Formats: sequence, structure tokens, C-alpha cells
Amino acid sequence: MRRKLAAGNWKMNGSRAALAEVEALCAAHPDSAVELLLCPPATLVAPMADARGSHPLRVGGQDCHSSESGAHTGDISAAMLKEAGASHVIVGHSERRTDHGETSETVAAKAAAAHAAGLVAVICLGETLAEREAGTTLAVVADQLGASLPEGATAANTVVAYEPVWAIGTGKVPTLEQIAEVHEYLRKELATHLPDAADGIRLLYGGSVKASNAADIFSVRDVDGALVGGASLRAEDFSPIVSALEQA
Ligand SMILES: O=C(CO)COP(=O)(O)O
Repeated sequence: MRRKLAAGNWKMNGSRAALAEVEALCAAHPDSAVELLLCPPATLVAPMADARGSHPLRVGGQDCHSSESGAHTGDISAAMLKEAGASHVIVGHSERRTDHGETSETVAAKAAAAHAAGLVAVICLGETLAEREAGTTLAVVADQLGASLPEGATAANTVVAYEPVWAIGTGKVPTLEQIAEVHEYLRKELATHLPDAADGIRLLYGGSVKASNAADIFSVRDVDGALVGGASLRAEDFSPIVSALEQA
């Protein structure tokens, strides 16, 4: 019942020239059973939305402000992303939490702003290495989830991405048992917050997903797709991940 989602987060990478990768990805998956989403830097949202043509690829932002408008130099609102062609926005990525001091309360406000503008919020959370080693992973992600979910979250407007901070861009990946444990726990936690929506909310895994480990990760129960960083930049790297999800 949950449609699989292959999402790419380009972070602060890419240029108009990189839109050729989008065209190649769309050409490789003309009629995919899985939902495809790419989140480029804000300046590329509109050009990427054009580059996809009639392909149902979704385009998303990587962050939005919690306010509709105002004196927030350098920020972008959810409605601006929507007008540029976005349908989704990532909120609470660990790089935002670390680089910009975002708390889960900030993230909930941003997710609420995304919903108000008609965007799907992709809420990110995950433990640090120190938290994993201290044995507090489940408590940490439960706290982040509870505090980052806005009022009114539904299966249609919310996706949750579990991204262990120590696995992002490091080539290190949790064991399948560790991924299963966290995803199963997040699903249960979702049920305590959103009993009606918990079964329908997609749970993505993120952190060093690549073609060589994707099929194994997608075999884990309660993994509904991936949020991919580095391996989403080039079609030749992302396409096999999409194919693995199509076959999962
Ligand atoms: O942070 C990520 C996606 O949001 C994961 O990044 P990598 O796939 O590069 O590890």
C-alpha cells in the first residue's frame, strides 16, 4: 500500500549542465512503478522541473523557512519552492541541524509551513556515532520524530527519512539488522503519534546508499525507499538504485 520512493538529495552540488543527468534518468525509467524525487539546490528547482518534461519525476527543495514571507535574508519559503515547480521539501537534514543549529522544533515548524504550502515534507532524523555507541539510538530517533512531526501530518504530506549521521557520505552503512530495528521502531512510534497515518507514511533509509548495497537495504521490512546523496548526482549511479527499488 505504500508506494516506494527513490529520492535524491543533491545538497550543494549541480549546475544547469547537470540537468542532462535528469534527462538521462527520466529516459532510463520512463514508466517507473516507484516514485522518483530529486532535490537540487533551490536555483535548480525550476530548471529541473522544466528538464523533466512530461516525466512524472518529482522535484523538491532541500529546506524552507517556517514563515510564509518576510525579512529573512537568504531564506526561501515553501510557497516559493512550490511556485518554482517543487512538490516536496526536505526538512531537518542533519547537515541543517548541524550547520544551522536547527532543532526538532524548528523542523516541525518548517514541515508545517511545507504542508500549508501544499508540499510534502521529507523529515530527516538520525543518531550520531556517539549516540549509537552510547546505545541511545532508539531514544534519540524517537525524540526527534516526536518533536519534528507537525500537527496535521498525514501519509500524503509526510515522508520520514532515517539517516544515521555517521553513515552520511562516509561509505559506512548500518547492518541490515540495525536498519530493520530503527525502521520498525519508527513505525511503532509513528503509530503512537499518528494512529491513522502511521501505516501509510513512507520510511526512507539514507546514508551511503549505492548500487552495490541498495537491493539488500530495500529488502528490509519497513524500508520504503531511500534518500540518496552522492549517488544521486549522476544517472549512471542513481539509475541502478532506482532499478533495485523497482525490483524490491
Ligand atoms: O545525506 C544523505 C541524503 O540526504 C545521504 O548522503 P550520501 O548518500 O552521500 O551518504
